[in-house]
Amino acid sequence: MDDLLSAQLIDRLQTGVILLDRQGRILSWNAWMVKYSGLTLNDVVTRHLGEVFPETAQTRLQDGIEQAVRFKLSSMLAPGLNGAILPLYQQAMDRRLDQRMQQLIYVTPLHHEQCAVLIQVQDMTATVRRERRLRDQSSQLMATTYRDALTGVGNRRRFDQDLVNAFRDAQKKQQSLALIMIDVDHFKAYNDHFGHLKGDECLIRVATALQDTLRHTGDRISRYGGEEFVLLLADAGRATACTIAERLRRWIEELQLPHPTSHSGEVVTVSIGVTAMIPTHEQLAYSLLGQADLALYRAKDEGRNRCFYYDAENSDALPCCSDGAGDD
Ligand SMILES: Nc1nc2c(ncn2[C@@H]2O[C@H](COP(=O)(O)OP(=O)(O)OP(=O)(O)O)[C@@H](O)[C@H]2O)c(=O)[nH]1
Repeated sequence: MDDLLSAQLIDRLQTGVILLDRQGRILSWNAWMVKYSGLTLNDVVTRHLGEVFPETAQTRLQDGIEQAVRFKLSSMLAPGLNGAILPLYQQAMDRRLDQRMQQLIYVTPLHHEQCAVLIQVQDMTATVRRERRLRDQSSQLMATTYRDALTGVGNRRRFDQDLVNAFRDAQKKQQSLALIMIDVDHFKAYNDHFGHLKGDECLIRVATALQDTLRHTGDRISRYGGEEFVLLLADAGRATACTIAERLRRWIEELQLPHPTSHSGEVVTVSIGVTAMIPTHEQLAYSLLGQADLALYRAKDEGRNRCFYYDAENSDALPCCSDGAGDD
């Protein structure tokens, strides 16, 4: 192949080609480089790459060139890890905004008298953009997968996963894990009186209020189903859980959402079941649910709009605000 043909081929490549001598001076670069750098071969020939592009100083590109010259080693610089090292721009507007082309750079040693290093630059902008879009879509999808569509709090799937993780953590650290189960009182009557749409609005108000009451960033209300919500509290004993449950109960009552057909007052209220345990390695996460459910059942049975905790000693439930609930 003659030199003219080689030069033509290199100029038609959809990749940037830069040839350097042992001192890092530019011997040649192709039409692609001219197009995206805005510099002709005459502008750069015999100049050091670092002089033409001062931004390459102390970058992995400079290291790569040194390694190629001294040790005959090749390197590859991926766009994700190294950013856009060279000031190459797809459009004039990008240059004004300094929005550089995303680059994949190969640095290869050459066994030639004058040419010591070959640098190839590939435009990865479209690929990087696509990856970013896919990543964004995937995190949005993840968020939707774990969010209750009506109320915006965590859904049952979120809770099931949180429960397994929190339980395993509590087993490992031998720390107490508390579960609070919250149920809107006489919600069927609310729906029957106001209609399903107002019922939905009520659930949104309750869920938002419950979430807003929580003071620790990691605490998360999830909708367990229908008009039932759950809350896990890591490293919390019975007293802490009961205090929080009481706060949640009062907060919902204080919303003063009218509920004319409730049998336990004139506003929307909730009944709450609480349990806490330091789980042994044999216990299963779902034992917490059973206990909280039993406590909730007692809270309902005792007149609603109250909090009960599960008392493991007697396998029974007691009111949260009674004396016994004070010891964590
Ligand atoms: N509006 C609305 N209602 C729901 C939704 N999910 C469940 N419900 C209603 O919640 C009501 C729950 O009724 P029940 O399980 O009898 O409970 P309750 O009437 O609150 O009675 P107690 O819990 O014993 O106080 C049913 O009427 C369901 O239709 C929802 O997403 N939107």
